[in-house]
Amino acid sequence: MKVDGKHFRSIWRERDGWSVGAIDQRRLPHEFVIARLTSCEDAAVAIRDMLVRGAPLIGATAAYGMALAMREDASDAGLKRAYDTLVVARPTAINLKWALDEMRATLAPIDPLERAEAAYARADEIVEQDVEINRGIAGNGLKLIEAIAAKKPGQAVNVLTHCNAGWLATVDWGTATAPIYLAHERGLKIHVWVDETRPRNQGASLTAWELGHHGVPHTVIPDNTGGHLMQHGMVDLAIVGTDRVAANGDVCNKIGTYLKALAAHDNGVPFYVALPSPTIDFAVHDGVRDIPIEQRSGTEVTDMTGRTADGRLETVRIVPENSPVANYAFDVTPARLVTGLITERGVLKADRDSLASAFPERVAAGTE
Ligand SMILES: CSC[C@H]1O[C@H](OP(=O)(O)O)[C@H](O)[C@@H]1O
Repeated sequence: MKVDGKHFRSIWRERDGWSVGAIDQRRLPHEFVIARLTSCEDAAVAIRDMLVRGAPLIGATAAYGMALAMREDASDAGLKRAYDTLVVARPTAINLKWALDEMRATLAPIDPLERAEAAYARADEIVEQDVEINRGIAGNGLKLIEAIAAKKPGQAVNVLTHCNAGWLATVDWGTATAPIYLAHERGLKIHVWVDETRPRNQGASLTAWELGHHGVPHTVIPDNTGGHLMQHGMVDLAIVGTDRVAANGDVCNKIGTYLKALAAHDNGVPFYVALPSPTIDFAVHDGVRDIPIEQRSGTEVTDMTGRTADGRLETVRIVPENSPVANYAFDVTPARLVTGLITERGVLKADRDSLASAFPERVAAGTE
């Protein structure tokens, strides 16, 4: 999307035809730094250390990581090594395994001499497919925003979102933000409550940065504010992203999403989840029980990095040295709390039958 009028994507193949450019999201919002990935290992580290993050972008990065690997070693052993290196970079977003399975299905059957070229072609397809899917999510989600706008002429539609499911979490458009950007571009009055999203503050650092540079009105709020706003009629709907949707419609997303869904349910606020179909995992039948929840370093909780008044970046500790810390990166919202799933093929109920009839190909993948 736009950064002060200039169009950007979050990842791209460089002009040299083989290295990969990506926005280093760890440096935002204070510094806009472009990283250059030149090896499979670079791609794996970029995913693990969250230089790139967001389920669809993790998948796209892994796809290019496989292409970089085929330049290094296109043998069957090299293909297996690349898959095994990348698939463990982060455990929760199913898009990582989806993209690697897509790449392996393309590369395994062909001559190793042809694998590098084929890998880049397939990775480019995955990248363009993500953009196309998110445009579809934008159009389907827009209808929900328009319906609310029609009931409050002249007033802004207030959308609450959690974490960053914006264009930075995908190749472009985002998932939860796709309908927001489209509504803004169509001239609808919209305002976004942006959950800061502790501990990594993807909302405060990334979503606010995105919306600000695109000109979308927004307000950053502490994570614990959402329930109060919903109680007082200040949220018309919530739209969040997801890292994996189980066959039963349970939704795994950034830690804190479940609590927002409970508050929305208690206050009759529609709670939607935006997702591309590669995020559906039919191999998992019960999301609350079976989706693996990543636990990350406690330093993400104990430390905070910010910019000093004189422009220096500084990291400070905010937790006593001897206090133990737990850092669960995701939680799972039961399907019963989800109003609907905004996909590229329409807005679906959060249940198995709706998902299976809309995406039969994902059912087949889940049984492989
Ligand atoms: C469109 S997927 C966005 C999804 O990914 C985020 O997780 P992370 O920043 O740890 O990669 C978060 O769960 C977002 O909702």
